[in-house]
Amino acid sequence: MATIVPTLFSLVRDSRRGVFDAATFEREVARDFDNQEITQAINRYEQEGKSMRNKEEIRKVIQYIDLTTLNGDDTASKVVALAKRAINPIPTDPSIHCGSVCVYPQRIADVKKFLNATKQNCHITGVAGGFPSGQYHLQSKVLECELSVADGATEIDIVISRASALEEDWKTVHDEVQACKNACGSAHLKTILATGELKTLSNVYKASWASILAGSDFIKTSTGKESVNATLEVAYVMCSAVKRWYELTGKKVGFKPAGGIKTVDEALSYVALVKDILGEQWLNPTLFRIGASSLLDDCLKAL
Ligand SMILES: O=C[C@H](O)COP(=O)(O)O
Repeated sequence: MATIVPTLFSLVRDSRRGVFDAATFEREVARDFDNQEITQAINRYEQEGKSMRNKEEIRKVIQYIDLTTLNGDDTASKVVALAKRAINPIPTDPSIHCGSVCVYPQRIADVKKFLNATKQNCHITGVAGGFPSGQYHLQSKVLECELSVADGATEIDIVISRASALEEDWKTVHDEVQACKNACGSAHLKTILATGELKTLSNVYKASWASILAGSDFIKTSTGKESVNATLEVAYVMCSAVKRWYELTGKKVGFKPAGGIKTVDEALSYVALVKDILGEQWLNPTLFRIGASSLLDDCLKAL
């Protein structure tokens, strides 16, 4: 008997009508991944990443970084110091800046106040929507997005409900992301899948689709707080979803690996992966970011 290969056409048609049908989703998004193929591709990306190591590529990596601090002891002075670094990460080259500075909701206003006072620009990413566990009422997730945008965040990073994902309740995953997207207004929404807690690559693929269909501008691997954060394996699966969505709709969704990426070589492996799966056109800060708290230090050392 011939195998029926899901085309995803009806899923895209439904999303245009603003409908999410769980049965269609299950039928169309179910997909197995060939582990051997992924392992071979990863080995290639690691080699290519090493061979790309030069000053020009490192300067590009710096511009992809969402320079992050997400700690309980973050203060106004700490996030302002980080914003200064994000605006001018290479002291001798004022033309280079990081993708954004990424902080907790209560610290957004501190960064905004500094930017206003000094008449400088920098994207502010606020983590919101019950970051990092996602174990909060939807009303509070939505309110947190609204308050973060009101405080000055231009980008919002939310996290999906892993509880709903693990219960295969993809409609709830989708509807929560959609509610947060609506709450973000013109701010860009990056949706974190927290892949280290999703158990299977099939779940990572489904979570990618639920987030994309809900209107996410980016999909992001991890909060940095899971025990397993960004990996090239989940990046492969997530970028496959982004690529298929682009083939079907012509719309580009961004990709952000985050959590545990500390070295230039690791960062360049993700660059090689994105270049291979999505193409050069994704390699700019409007479509590719790396969420990292310490990667910039290694980049500066290598320059
Ligand atoms: O979104 C960014 C991550 O939380 C950063 O994680 P990291 O501290 O492991 O670099």
